[in-house]
Amino acid sequence: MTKKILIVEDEFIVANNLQMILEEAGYTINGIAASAREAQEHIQQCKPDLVLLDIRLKGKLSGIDIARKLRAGHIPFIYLSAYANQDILEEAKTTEPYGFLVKPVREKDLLVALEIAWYLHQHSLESKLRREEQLQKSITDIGNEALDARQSLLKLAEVMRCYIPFDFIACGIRPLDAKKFTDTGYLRTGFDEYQFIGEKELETISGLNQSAFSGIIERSDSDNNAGIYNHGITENTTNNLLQRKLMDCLRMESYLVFPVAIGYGLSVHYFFYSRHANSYSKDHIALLNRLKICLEELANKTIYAETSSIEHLRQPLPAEKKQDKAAGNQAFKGIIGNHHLLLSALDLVAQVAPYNTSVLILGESGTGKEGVAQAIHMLSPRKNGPFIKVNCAAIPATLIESELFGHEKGAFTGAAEKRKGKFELADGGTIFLDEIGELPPGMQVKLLRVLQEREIEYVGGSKTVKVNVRVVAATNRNLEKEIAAQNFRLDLYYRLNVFPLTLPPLRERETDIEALALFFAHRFCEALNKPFNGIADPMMKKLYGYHWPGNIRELENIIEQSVVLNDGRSQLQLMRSFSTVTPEPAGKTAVNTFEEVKHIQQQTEREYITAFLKKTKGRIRGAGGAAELLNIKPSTLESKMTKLNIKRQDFIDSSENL
Ligand SMILES: Nc1ncnc2c1ncn2[C@@H]1O[C@H](COP(=O)(O)OP(=O)(O)OP(=O)(O)O)[C@@H](O)[C@H]1O
Repeated sequence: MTKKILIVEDEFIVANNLQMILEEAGYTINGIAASAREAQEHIQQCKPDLVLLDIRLKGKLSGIDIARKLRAGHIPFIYLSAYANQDILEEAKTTEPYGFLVKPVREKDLLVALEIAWYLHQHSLESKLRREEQLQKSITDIGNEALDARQSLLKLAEVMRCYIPFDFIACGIRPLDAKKFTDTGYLRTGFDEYQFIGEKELETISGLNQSAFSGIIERSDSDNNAGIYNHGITENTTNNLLQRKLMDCLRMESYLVFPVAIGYGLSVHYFFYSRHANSYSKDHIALLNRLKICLEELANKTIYAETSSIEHLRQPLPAEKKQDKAAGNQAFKGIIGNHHLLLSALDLVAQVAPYNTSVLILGESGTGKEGVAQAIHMLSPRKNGPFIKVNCAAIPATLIESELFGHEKGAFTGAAEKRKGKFELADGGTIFLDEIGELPPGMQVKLLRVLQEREIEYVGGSKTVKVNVRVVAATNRNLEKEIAAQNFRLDLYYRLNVFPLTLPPLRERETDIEALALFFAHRFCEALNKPFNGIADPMMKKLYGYHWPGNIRELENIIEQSVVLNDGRSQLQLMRSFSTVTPEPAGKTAVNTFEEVKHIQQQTEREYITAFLKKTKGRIRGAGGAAELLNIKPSTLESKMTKLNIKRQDFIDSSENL
């Protein structure tokens, strides 16, 4: 069946041109809308499969307003824009488009973008349905375990966290007997760690005694319907004093409530609280509505009869901590920290890991992208298969193809034996393509083909080999900028960007600095067989005050240095001063000594010469050679190359070697 496309474009000529291209390619044009109003009418009447959407439209509403409606209706869309500046891109990104094309649009780009948008849409719908099915099953399983309210809520927290974010989850029976407090909750304190909060804990946190709480409960109305509330917004007509008190005590900014019936006129209310305003949306309520039957069953099967006895709630739950350390947690063993930005990223990891979906890990250098790639592998059904890492930046352009796909014997000079490439070595497992932004353009096309066909071709060979590999890629570059600068292919970006995951820089997760510093300190002390006497306060203060351009890797280096130079009797001291410059692009660490300056200078010179040699495919002399481009004598260039250990043969195109 041909797909129906709606074109929303107020420039008649552009719209007409798009229509012609699309019809020729076999699509059906559902209509052309020249304004947001017309677009809305078309969408309602003819339900397009996909929409091409101009961002700037005449009238009050823009393409972005339409996009929000399309998203709510699960209709995929691709933006068209004559401009692609950062502000427009940022705003467009908030609507999660399936593509972005800059006008004038080339026929080939348009058709590829449509194909990829459709693939992403199918894929996301399919995986969403599968994930929801899994979630329903998990909730039903909890109900079958005949747990009490406290145990059941802990298990619910563990399965829900990937679907609805929360810093505190709670539930309780309504209407309440004011003298008996049934609300119990869990504060999220780590990826899989929760702290129980019952009446007693709340009394301690709030400084209110039991009778004061009873007063609040008595005066508090219960929510009859599902709802979303933000602190300070008075739109809520319910007199929800209890929730407001909880928000104040636990420093929460928004919450979502979802009541389910348990018979006898009673209902159990589930609450999700967040430290951020606007954390909850109608999509979350829609999801809970789809889960309503399971949640009702769970509420009915959970042992609430006893929950009116506070004593029962106070009994310790012996298995609780052990359950926290379930198998999944093993995968995150080496990932230290519990800042909510890190936890949100790890939730996404847990969510995507079981599927074969490609994942693109974004984040500055040193933020832990490799650890996350390993966690994805460890949490996937491929965990017993190989995990193969390829650093795309570290392999010379001429060798990368054979490194990835293998080569036949005699494929080029030096290829004495047939050799398998990394893709084949990763068969049945995961390949981690680190620094994917550095992949040369020629290789980008070849990688795209492998991702589409799931088969490789040896260098110097003609047969194809099927591979069953999951691809996880990472980059510290802004790939959208690289696409704009034509350094990275849009079609490859869309193939890899099926599931993007961003790791926060260390300066944005300040609360994790101490835990990380202690973790590294223990590790290095153990490795160097030195006693650990703690970290001196002045050092800790400086660690907190620094902006960490090199992120966790830089912190690790600094702690290692302090441990190496520590006398084994005193606390760790900072052994070098930090740079005072403002945050640098990732990867650049503070420079202090002459040696470091010299090192950086050499690195820069190395990169500069390498770039020219790449361009000239290793040619040094003659017109158009690297020496001429660099404006130096060939003999000077050759001596610099020897000094910097740059080898000319690394840049000679392998095809020339045949
Ligand atoms: N959350 C964490 N807990 C403990 N150690 C971490 C954490 N995140 C990163 N590290 C450590 O920091 C160092 C840098 O991490 P990693 O190499 O994964 O960063 P990266 O983002 O892949 O960097 P690059 O972009 O430069 O490749 C590693 O030694 C890693 O073990």
